[in-house]
Amino acid sequence: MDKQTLSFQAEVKQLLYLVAHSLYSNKEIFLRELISNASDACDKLRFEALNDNSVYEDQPNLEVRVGFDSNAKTITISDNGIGLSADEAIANLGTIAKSGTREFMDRLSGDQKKDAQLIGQFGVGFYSGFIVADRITVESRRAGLKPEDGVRWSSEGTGDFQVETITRDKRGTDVILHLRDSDAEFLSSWKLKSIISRYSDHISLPILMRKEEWNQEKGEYVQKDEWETVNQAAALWTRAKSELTEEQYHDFYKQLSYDTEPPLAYTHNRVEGRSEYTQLLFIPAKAPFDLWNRDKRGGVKLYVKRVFIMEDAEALMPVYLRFVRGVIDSADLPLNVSRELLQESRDVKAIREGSTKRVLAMLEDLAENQKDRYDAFWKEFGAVLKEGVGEDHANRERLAKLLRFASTHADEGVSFADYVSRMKEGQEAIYYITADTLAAARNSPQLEIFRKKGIEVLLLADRVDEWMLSHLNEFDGKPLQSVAKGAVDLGKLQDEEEKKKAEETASAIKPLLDRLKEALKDKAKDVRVTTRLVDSPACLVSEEGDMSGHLARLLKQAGQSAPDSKPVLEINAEHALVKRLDGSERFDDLAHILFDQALLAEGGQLDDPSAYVRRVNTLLAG
Ligand SMILES: Nc1ncnc2c1ncn2[C@@H]1O[C@H](COP(=O)(O)OP(=O)(O)OP(=O)(O)O)[C@@H](O)[C@H]1O
Repeated sequence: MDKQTLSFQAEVKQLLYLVAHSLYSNKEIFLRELISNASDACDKLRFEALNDNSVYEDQPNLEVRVGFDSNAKTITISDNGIGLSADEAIANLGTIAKSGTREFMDRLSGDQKKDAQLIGQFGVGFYSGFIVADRITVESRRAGLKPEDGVRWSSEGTGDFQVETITRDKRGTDVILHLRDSDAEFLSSWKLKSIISRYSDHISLPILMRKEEWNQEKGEYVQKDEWETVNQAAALWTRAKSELTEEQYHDFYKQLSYDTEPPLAYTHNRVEGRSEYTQLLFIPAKAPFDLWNRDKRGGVKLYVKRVFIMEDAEALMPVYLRFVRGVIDSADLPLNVSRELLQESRDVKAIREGSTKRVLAMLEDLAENQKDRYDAFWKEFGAVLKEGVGEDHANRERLAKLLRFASTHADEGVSFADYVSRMKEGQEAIYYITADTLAAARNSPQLEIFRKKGIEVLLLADRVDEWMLSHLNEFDGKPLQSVAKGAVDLGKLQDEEEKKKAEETASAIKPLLDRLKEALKDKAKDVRVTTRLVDSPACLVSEEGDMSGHLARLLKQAGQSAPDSKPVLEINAEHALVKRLDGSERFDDLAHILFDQALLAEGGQLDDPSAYVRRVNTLLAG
């Protein structure tokens, strides 16, 4: 192929601009990224060699070399991994194939500091070379191709790149960075070594650099022809816990996750028994930008006897723990395990169960011993963990203990156990209310009687709450009871006198109730007197077996159909507005206003808002 000039995909141009403008404060990451690509390329070769040993050619020892040339002002990162064909160079070094890219681009805020963090999380990979280089040349040959099928790719990291065919004896890739004058500081053996030991120590391949020797005449260090290994070259998770410092774990985590902050917690274990594996799992301190993408793969990497196999979060971790990062290295699985096999393997199932338990234990430990950290965890990931209540039946009780809520007694951090310890004498159920927002929940008229009696009510406003509650009926033998469903029965908390009074009122205003029922027959399933209200005139509740108004709204928002079950209107017979109803000439208008206001108060939308406005205006004018 003759030399061709091709244009970068629009998103790459955008990314390149950001790389040059946002990452200057943390320049050294370019080396981490390029070494990690080199190591991935070796992993890929090793994986391919499982089926076809000839791809090793005469070089079975995989390695990465980092060299520099002070005169030419270049740094070269070389690997003898899988390499790139010309087509692959065009496809992989001119576009961004990752599915999260669009989402990532949408998230950019224009604020350099924030964006730099986001880019860090996303991982700019190859393009990070342009942080320090004003030209990058890549020379490569794919394993298995002939020497004359090599490729040279070159770009200044602006709008376009050039590709041409070259002859290259060695398989694998050289990435040559032509440094900017301002970044000449990286042309130092000491500097490069210190970056490698900081970021790439755990890379399980040897990373080699030339030895240096002090030259008396020149008064400086000169490079020798001999190469030496400058990293530990032992996968961190294979080392004994006692050998490792917290800092090493943190550095490893940062490398793995692109996070700039240390993890909140981690666990490192060698599991023996029916299934033998090592797990090193981290809980990040901050949620990644794509936390809500349930289809995201990755998070936990699977190795088999130190050979990287794949990232497949779902096979190794339940979806509700998708925020967990780490490595699982199995001693039992076959090296050529496929994704399909992975889904069915009993060993993988055992690994998944064991790892889930480990993560839950880590969370329990935080909740028990480091409350502040657990609260921080909950703010970031609580809503995701709630999915587990519905998804992971085996661990439902453990998960229920980890849940935290806002309540009428505390703004946040209330566990079921806290709630139960504060239950009133004679209280049988755990009460909760769901709404679109915490403010709507907290101000709901349905809470009035509970406030008056000092009974705590949990306030739930996450989208996942209704779904979670449909899988959780009780805690510690105490039923969970919505305050917006069914008639209020406070059981022993309501004294006989109150109950009797309510019954008497109900029979006294039966004619009024009948008229209301008739007037609102299209909107309300029933109209009854309530004991749950103190200050408000009316509220809506759903019948015990019906779907709550809140859930029906959520389903509709999500584009699903919800059964059209009408709510029950409950009225407060003591309220002035209700008293005015009787004998009013505008009975019909008042009845509809009463219903519509109750719907608005619980965060619902009116079917016919203009009718409501007309009615209110008529009353105001009259
Ligand atoms: N040294 C290399 N040898 C072979 N292929 C490479 C090498 N470096 C990069 N590539 C190819 O270029 C692609 C793009 O690299 P880039 O670093 O931008 O993204 P990535 O490696 O897929 O993602 P990330 O860096 O976030 O893990 C890689 O997926 C790989 O196919």
